[in-house]
Amino acid sequence: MSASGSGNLLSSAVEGLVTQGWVCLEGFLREEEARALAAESLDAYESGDFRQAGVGRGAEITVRQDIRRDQVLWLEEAAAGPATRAYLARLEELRVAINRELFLGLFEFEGHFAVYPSGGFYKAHLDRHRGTADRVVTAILYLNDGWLPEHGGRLKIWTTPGEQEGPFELIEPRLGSLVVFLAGDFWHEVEVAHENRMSVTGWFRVRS
Ligand SMILES: O=C(O)CCC(=O)C(=O)O
Ligand SMILES: [Fe+2]
Repeated sequence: MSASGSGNLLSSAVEGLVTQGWVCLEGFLREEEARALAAESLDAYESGDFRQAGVGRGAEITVRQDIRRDQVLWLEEAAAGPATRAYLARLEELRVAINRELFLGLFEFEGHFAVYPSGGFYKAHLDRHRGTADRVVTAILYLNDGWLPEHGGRLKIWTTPGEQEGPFELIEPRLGSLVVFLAGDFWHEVEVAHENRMSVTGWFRVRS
């Protein structure tokens, strides 16, 4: 993709945040970029580097398989493969673009690979931990080539800020699609997946 093409995608992401607080962009990564990232995630998963995801924060993190059933591997720049580093660089451009338009003062990204094995899900939640406000913007990139409707695993996002009812969107976790939203505003859940469902999920944070 040309530089202006990827610049347009960044502008669309920012515009989506400004106008409705959330946005889904298909083809945020080119297929070959997304496939390379998926391969790095799968490699680590098959090497046993992922851990059962928890709920909560810090010393209060607990595994709650009634709430979420995915496995995660936190991203570390130093240990990351080339495709992961390239994606982190893309997110850095997005962070700067968001700050330029929205003055959010986002200062870093923290994120993880996630795999929802068949039967995996994540019940409705907000991405902000109780009593904290440091996670401001959520960004989820999907890594599933050839995902079909019968594989389930859609993201359901309620589109009225603060409401876990009313209108919603259902988003299939297709290769290269990016979803961005204001972390404290939009209730969302992951429907049961019937195939391994892969993604990179993370948050742009302000200093806490
Ligand atoms: O993978 C998704 O579609 C959403 C994941 C999610 O909500 C989370 O990890 O907080
Ligand atoms: Fe979430």
